[in-house]
Amino acid sequence: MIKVGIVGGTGYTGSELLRLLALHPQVELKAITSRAEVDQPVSDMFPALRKKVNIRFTEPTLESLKACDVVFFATPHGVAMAQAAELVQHGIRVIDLGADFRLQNTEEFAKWYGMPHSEPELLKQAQYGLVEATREKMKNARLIGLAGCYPTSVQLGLKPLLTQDEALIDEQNIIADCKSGVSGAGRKATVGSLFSEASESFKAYGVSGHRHLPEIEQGLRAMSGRPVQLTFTPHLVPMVRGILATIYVKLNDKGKSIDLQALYEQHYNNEYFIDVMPKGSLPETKSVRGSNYARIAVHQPQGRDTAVILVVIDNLVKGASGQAVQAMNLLFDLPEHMGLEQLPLAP
Ligand SMILES: NC(=O)C1=CN([C@@H]2O[C@H](COP(=O)(O)OP(=O)(O)OC[C@H]3O[C@@H](n4cnc5c(N)ncnc54)[C@H](OP(=O)(O)O)[C@@H]3O)[C@@H](O)[C@H]2O)C=CC1
Ligand SMILES: CC(=O)N[C@@H](CCC(=O)OP(=O)(O)O)C(=O)O
Repeated sequence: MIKVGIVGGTGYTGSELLRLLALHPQVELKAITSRAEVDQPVSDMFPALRKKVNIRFTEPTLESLKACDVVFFATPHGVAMAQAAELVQHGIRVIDLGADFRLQNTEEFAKWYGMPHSEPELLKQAQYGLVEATREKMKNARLIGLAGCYPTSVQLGLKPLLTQDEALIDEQNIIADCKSGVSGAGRKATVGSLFSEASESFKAYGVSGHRHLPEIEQGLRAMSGRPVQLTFTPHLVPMVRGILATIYVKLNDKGKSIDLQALYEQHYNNEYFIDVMPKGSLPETKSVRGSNYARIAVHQPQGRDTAVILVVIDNLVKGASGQAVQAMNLLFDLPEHMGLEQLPLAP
């Protein structure tokens, strides 16, 4: 059994990890931390886990975590950076759901996250974790900086187009128009997440620059090996879970000459969690809710040279905790879908 610890067990991604790991056949939940709820039974806070999770919250210290084989950080940015080094030194694998180990460039990190990177040497050992794109490099990693939620949706949507030897699109002019449910903002109290603020409303944010832009461009550059430029506009939608990424690309002559539907189907043919839907499909966030699937549809309206790629994921599952469990399975040589076979909740 893999002994697992979660730092940040009271937040949305931490509790989603609990929901998934409680039924994982190879996992023993060893430690779950919360500074605010020390000694409280986890099932008192999350009655949905009663009879399945029988441990109590502890302090996020090495003492609580040192018996683990792997520790997930489901914490705000800056927390994993401060604690990962000593865990890695103790031979414990670390999967950070936050952004501390995603950007390779520490200046970029400081610019977008408003804090200096305190572990530049450790960052060099870290591996970016978007399983379908970086699987081979992740297998032997001690430390994984898991892809963010919007970056997961956008990179999965563009990967078949950007991993060809010859460019198929104008790689300097990609537009990703993304919409997220409110759980993307986390469980902490903020005015923007209040029911009366977020419900019956729909707005863009971060238009002039969002911290996921450098992460997405870094990933897309690694895929294509060529310079890539993206306009990324996130929106807040009055729903709890889900991301819909609507991605616009300009096809070049080579791109216009190929069957995009066939390209996507072949590219993702062996990927358990990626569903390329039939031509003309309109994927809905509801069709992935609570599951680790990404559903993708490719359109070429009027046969013109702009292709529109639609991607839906559950931000808390494929965009965070599900992908984290998929990464753990990879690290411990288990089938990637173990413990992740939940179907979406319907309706
Ligand atoms: N929500 C989402 O859709 C996604 C979130 N992420 C990332 O995952 C991480 C967690 O997000 P989310 O679950 O939404 O956040 P929440 O705000 O819901 O939860 C944060 C958790 O971290 C704990 N925590 C806060 N500060 C510290 C600290 N200094 N030391 C130890 N524990 C701390 C909190 O518990 P306590 O204060 O009691 O210790 C709480 O359990 C973030 O980095 C986020 O960017 C990634 C992808 C998607
Ligand atoms: C709706 C909302 O606020 N979404 C968050 C992104 C979700 C998240 O927590 O970001 P990571 O994937 O980087 O961890 C935001 O825009 O900052």
